[in-house]
Amino acid sequence: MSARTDSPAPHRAGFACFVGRPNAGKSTLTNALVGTKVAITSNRPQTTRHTVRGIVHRPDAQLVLVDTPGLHKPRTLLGERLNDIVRTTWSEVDVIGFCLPADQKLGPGDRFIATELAGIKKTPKVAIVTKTDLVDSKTLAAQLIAIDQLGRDLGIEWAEIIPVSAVDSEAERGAAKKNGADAPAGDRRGAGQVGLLADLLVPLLPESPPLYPEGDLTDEPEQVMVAELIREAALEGVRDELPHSIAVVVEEMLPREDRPADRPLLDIHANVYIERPSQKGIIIGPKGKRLKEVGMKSRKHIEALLGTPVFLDLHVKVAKDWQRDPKQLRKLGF
Ligand SMILES: Nc1nc2c(ncn2[C@@H]2O[C@H](COP(=O)(O)OP(=O)(O)OP(=O)(O)O)[C@@H](O)[C@H]2O)c(=O)[nH]1
Repeated sequence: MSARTDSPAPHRAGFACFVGRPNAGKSTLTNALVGTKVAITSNRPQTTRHTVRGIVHRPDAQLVLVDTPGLHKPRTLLGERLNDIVRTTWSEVDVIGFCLPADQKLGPGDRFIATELAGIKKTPKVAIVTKTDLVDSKTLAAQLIAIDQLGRDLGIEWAEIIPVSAVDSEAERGAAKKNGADAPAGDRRGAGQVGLLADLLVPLLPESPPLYPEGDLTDEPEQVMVAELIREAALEGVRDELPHSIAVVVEEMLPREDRPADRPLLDIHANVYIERPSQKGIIIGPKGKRLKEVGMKSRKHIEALLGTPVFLDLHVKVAKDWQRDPKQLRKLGF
């Protein structure tokens, strides 16, 4: 017998990214795995602009999740840059999770991404069927078969094909919280389908000591995450053409002076940029009502993220045609 059988499994650490059509559930999956709201979810397509990493800490492994924007037909300079970010990410990670929603038949969008994926030979690819709570078992089975066939057609060898629902694990976490069992995130993970997904991804990572300190959930700078939370709130319920026209920049984050130690307040000043003066009304709303709601909603999320009360000061500014202007893009963080 070799000595190996007695030694514990080696620690593994590495990077995984989720790819897939807009709205496929990539950000939701990242959040469910990490156990906190780090990536931005929204029912509007293409809301994830920045590469946000969520970090799953386990005793046996550390899984660093890189959340990429959706790959799409570039029409603007911003579109091209986003696609570049996606391809670079794919070639750098240890495993790619290709997300395909269970409630939608495979379409040209999925094939487009799969064809690109087939070109990335070395990285193991896992097909993840998301939103399984939305379909019956027959539809799910048909989807699993279709994905298997897609792999055969394009010469992709799936390391796994995994069905998951992020909603189930959110409900589980909610129930755990209600019962007062608000254990550290690390203890809550591992439960349910999302935990199973992590179990399948971990063996595909290289042997390595942890890459990040225990407890780190993301290495995105706080200001970027705060800006994303504001953008997410600003996107809710606006007209279809607006989402791509909104960018948010946090200008300043400073603790308010002269506050007692037990009642701190963080002042955050942020600008919401739109492309045209005509869009101002949509964002601000009648008598400023919409902007107020955006402020209230995002403040709640920011306070939860940073763990401190926040005073949020939002201003709406016009940055003419920022998506097409390299100088403006750089200023807005792209
Ligand atoms: N019912 C159900 N809905 C889900 C599930 N996962 C995600 N969703 C919903 O699907 C929508 C899109 O989810 P996201 O996680 O934002 O999708 P994404 O792939 O990150 O989208 P982009 O950022 O646009 O690329 C949101 O409204 C989610 O609430 C799931 O497991 N079940």
